[in-house]
Amino acid sequence: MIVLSEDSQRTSGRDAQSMNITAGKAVAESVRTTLGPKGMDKMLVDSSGGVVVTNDGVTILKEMDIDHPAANMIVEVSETQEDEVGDGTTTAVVIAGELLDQAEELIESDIHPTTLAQGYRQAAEKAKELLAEDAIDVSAEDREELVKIASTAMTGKGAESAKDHLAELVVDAVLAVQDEDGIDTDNVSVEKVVGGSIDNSELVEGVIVDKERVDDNMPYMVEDANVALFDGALEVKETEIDAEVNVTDPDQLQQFLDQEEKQLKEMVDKLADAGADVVFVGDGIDDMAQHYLAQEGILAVRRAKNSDLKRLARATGARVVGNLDDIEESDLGFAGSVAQKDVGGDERIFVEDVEDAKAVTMILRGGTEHVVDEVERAIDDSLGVVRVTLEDGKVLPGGGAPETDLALELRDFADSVGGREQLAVEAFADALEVIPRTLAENAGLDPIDSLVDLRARHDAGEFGAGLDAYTGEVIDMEAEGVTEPLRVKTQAIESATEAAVMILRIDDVIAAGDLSGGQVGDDDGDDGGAPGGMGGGMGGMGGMGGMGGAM
Ligand SMILES: Nc1ncnc2c1ncn2[C@@H]1O[C@H](COP(=O)(O)OP(=O)(O)O)[C@@H](O)[C@H]1O
Ligand SMILES: [Mg+2]
Repeated sequence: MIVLSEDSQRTSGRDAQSMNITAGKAVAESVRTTLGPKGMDKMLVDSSGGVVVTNDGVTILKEMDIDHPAANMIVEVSETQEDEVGDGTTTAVVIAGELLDQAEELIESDIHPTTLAQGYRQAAEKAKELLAEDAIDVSAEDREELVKIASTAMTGKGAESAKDHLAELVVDAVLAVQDEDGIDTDNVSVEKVVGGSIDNSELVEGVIVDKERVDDNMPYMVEDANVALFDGALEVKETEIDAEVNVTDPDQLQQFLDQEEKQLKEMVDKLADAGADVVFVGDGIDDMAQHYLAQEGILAVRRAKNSDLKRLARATGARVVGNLDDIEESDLGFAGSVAQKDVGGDERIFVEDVEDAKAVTMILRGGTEHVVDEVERAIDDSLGVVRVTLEDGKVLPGGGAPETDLALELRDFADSVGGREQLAVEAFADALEVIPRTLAENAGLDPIDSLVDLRARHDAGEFGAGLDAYTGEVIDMEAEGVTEPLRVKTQAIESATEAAVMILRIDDVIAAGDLSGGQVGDDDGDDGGAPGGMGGGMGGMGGMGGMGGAM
């Protein structure tokens, strides 16, 4: 009996598994060479010729146009990692790929995928437990430690030469935006400036708005400024003119224009009466209003972005008002200085000396656009790890130390598991060693030799022993100052395991049309409810959106 439409493709059993595993592994393979301090970069060119040069796992995978559904599940691993921690995106994907690779061998020797999945899950749980036991405590007071963590996250990412300086800025930035509610790194904004060297990057405790004052007659700088935030327009609405004016003689027109001017003047007066020295306006400002504002000595900025208004509110303590009729002195915020300054040839408004910054801006300088972009991505990772460290207070040594240690401990644990799951736990242990192995490969070292050294040192109880990618020696990573937050590793293991298990459990791929695209969005209305339901289910499995059509 034929239940599938002619166009659909179906792959089942071993074939489906092997197709998905191959796709997942291919994704991991594509970022593998970027791992670690000696990892290489990728150049990605999009269809319109835009170029991105990066070492950042999640960026590479997002830029690549991946549309195989199983491959997309691996891409999602890096995206989760990016959202949760910010760093470790390559690590997570490389582990997922290796879990699939190890599974392939076991499936070939007839271990059932469900058994494998169970073993992997058990191993992942145990791994997280072991890591939590081994993690080292750090306190928020230990600034030096935080700087080291910030710096490790930037290793090998184009920020090398100024890593120490940038790490200090990152720690300052995170500490500045921390409050009772926690840390929101969105309050750290990054202004990229092409020109100058990375070393000259700086942190401004306050907000920089990428705008200029609207009128040259306004002050360049205001000290001890009362700041108003108005999310509206300093204009008289056009529609009112259309609706009300029916001009019969010139006097009438003049009267009307006078009336309009009066309205604008009133708006400006309300701001001036409330005591505003500076106003950020969300929409436009009429020429006449600009003139009145300048007359009042008010520095005004138009078309401020919503996000800027929010940041300014947080920094200055102002309330964003939507209607000028309501504005009062208490709605205004305060800044010690508001000034228009030149940054690499562009004029920006700096709002500084705010009571409690809570919003800071990093001015990131670099020789070329590509350099600055990549440094920004490194900064992003670095902000993430400092935040996570402050939240959890737990770190691990880097350089493949935790993975090597886990592999040893999990092999012991496997004996206690017994049954066929034992093989899966052992495979999991082997898979984790892909990290030290890849770090060695990428550093041009012999991966077997390095792994043997590492295992021996861990066997002897040296938890912190990791691979120094620069010298090839196995050294104590903690003493060397190479540490990473615990959560980078636990999150990587968790998402990698979930994705691998999900892929392994699939034994049937039913696609409307071929897997490379076609047949997307079949709008033929008569295929009823059931096929839609199937499509929804597949979409939930990641990346198969658009495949639910005729079936
Ligand atoms: N100085 C160092 N020596 C050895 N390994 C390092 C050093 N700095 C970072 N690493 C290791 O590099 C790996 C992270 O590499 P990275 O390219 O940033 O990938 P990810 O996207 O996974 O963060 C981690 O295993 C980390 O411990
Ligand atoms: Mg990293």
